[in-house]
Amino acid sequence: MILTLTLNPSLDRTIEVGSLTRGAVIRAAAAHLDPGGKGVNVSRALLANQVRSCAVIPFGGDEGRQLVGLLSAEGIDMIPVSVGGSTRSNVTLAEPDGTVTKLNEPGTALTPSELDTLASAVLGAAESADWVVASGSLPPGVPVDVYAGLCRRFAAAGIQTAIDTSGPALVAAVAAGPTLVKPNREELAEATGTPITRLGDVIDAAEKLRGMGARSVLTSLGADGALLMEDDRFWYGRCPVEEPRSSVGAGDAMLAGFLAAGASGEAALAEGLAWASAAVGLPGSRMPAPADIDRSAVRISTPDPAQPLVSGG
Ligand SMILES: Nc1ncnc2c1ncn2[C@@H]1O[C@H](COP(=O)(O)OP(=O)(O)OP(=O)(O)O)[C@@H](O)[C@H]1O
Ligand SMILES: O=P(O)(O)OC[C@@]1(O)O[C@H](CO)[C@@H](O)[C@@H]1O
Repeated sequence: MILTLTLNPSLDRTIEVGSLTRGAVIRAAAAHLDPGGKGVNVSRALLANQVRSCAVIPFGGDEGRQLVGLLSAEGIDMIPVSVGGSTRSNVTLAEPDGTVTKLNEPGTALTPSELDTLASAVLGAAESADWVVASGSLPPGVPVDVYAGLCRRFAAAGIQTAIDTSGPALVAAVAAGPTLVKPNREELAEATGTPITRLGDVIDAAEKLRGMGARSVLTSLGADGALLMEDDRFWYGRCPVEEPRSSVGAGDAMLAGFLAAGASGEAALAEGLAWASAAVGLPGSRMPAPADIDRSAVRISTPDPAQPLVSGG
């Protein structure tokens, strides 16, 4: 069972527009409301592919109750912890070419008592878990070393940990020796203080992140694919998407597919790439089901360090 912790979950509202014009009234082509948050999406993707998962989340206010309702409707196994602040809403403006502009609220602060309750819920549920995934931003007021503290406690219990976050929270978590971290290109560059413009920069930065404490580093690179580094080996792959709809949640789908396929080596990277590209082809932050996943488009290759990275960054 893969347990996920999302300290800052969200209601994800995706609004599909023909184009963006600042100051204009834009009539949306369509709108979607999904339960959101990085760890929540990992659990959603796993459930959609018949892999056991449980999501630990704080929830508060009408928005929080709506989030729990949406997750219940999807059949998500969860441990919802009631908190005083309202759950945030994040808005994505999605254009026809797949370009997304995302507006993420900061979320509402968690009190020390609420944080303790969440940590106790995770530690209790972790006894029956193979992995604990701690994923997403931290709400205001949460200490940046919260993931690091959980990593140390799970390591002592022999439970594997996967972290997907950014900034100081990522650097602090890495120092605690997580089994796996899943930065995107910008998060890897920021955590290691190195500019990343070519594939060789990703290899060097991932090695630096391993030297800082992470055991395996799965770096997602948008349309450029992903690079996995573990021990003294690394693999690179990509999976083109003919009609990108929304990349929101693609990294979460990648992490879910990677874990579902054993969380190590070329086969797990390939599965993560397939789930991620399937997510990109879906609207909003919808997670892919088996029928959405096309493994035939995955290409694993020997990375060329000189290969420029063309997407994002
Ligand atoms: N335009 C695209 N074409 C093909 N694959 C894509 C595209 N965008 C994303 N992907 C796939 O999704 C993976 C994750 O994308 P990205 O690097 O943007 O992760 P992320 O920033 O963590 O995403 P999120 O935080 O929204 O989950 C990429 O490694 C790639 O496999
Ligand atoms: O603010 P965070 O926690 O970094 O990211 C939150 C979020 O953008 O991540 C998911 C996509 O990965 C969305 O469901 C959600 O809105």
